[in-house]
Amino acid sequence: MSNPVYLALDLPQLRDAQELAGKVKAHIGGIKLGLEFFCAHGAHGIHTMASVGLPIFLDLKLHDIPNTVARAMQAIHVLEPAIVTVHASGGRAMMEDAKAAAGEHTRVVGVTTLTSLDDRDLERTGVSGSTHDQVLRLAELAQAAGLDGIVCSGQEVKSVHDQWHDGFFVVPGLRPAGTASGDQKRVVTPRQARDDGASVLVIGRPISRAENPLAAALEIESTL
Ligand SMILES: O=c1ccn([C@@H]2O[C@H](COP(=O)(O)O)[C@@H](O)[C@H]2O)c(=O)[nH]1
Repeated sequence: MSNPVYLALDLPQLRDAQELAGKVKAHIGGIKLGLEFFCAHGAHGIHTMASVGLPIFLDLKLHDIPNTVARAMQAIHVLEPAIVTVHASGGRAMMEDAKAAAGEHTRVVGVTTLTSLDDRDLERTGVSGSTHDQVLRLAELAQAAGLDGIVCSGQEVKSVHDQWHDGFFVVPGLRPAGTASGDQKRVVTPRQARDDGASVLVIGRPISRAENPLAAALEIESTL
């Protein structure tokens, strides 16, 4: 079984990102690059990180009208990402067009409800019901739109898996026992998420901000 851990490289310096990826690459399965990285380093940064030799997950969380998102997807074709995110709340037509515009080897997954939000935060955005219900609702929409899967927290992944058996489930908000949650509110351990059906485990600060990132990556790997 391949390593499901994608390391979130939310680092401002390209050199630091390269160095960290090089250090832990034998103990992770891929690299996740987000908006911060893309805005700072663009396509050049993605190509540089691709040379590490691991699959690239472009977590751009695209959210716009269908035409704009489809064109953005076409523009990132050349980077050959293994995974790209769009916001599921962008609607069915947007997700359909995003998937149609993506490269055939790129999995397009829909972000349902950010793992930094709890039920109260969600209510304040005007959405009624729990984060759990909202994730299931958006997962159904993403599946109907033909996406490959969704992003959700480890607290929902089992329920989503039960309703979408062959979906591809990306789970961030992971914290090894005893580590700080920071801004993440719907948190589980990497092992729990794996057992409950996660396909990809997104882990950032527990490795990147650890005193010894290699030891942290090894420790996480040993629990899976
Ligand atoms: O709902 C979401 C969607 C994406 N993320 C991203 O995952 C990583 C998590 O980093 P940690 O340091 O392990 O908290 C980060 O890049 C987020 O942008 C998420 O956390 N939640």
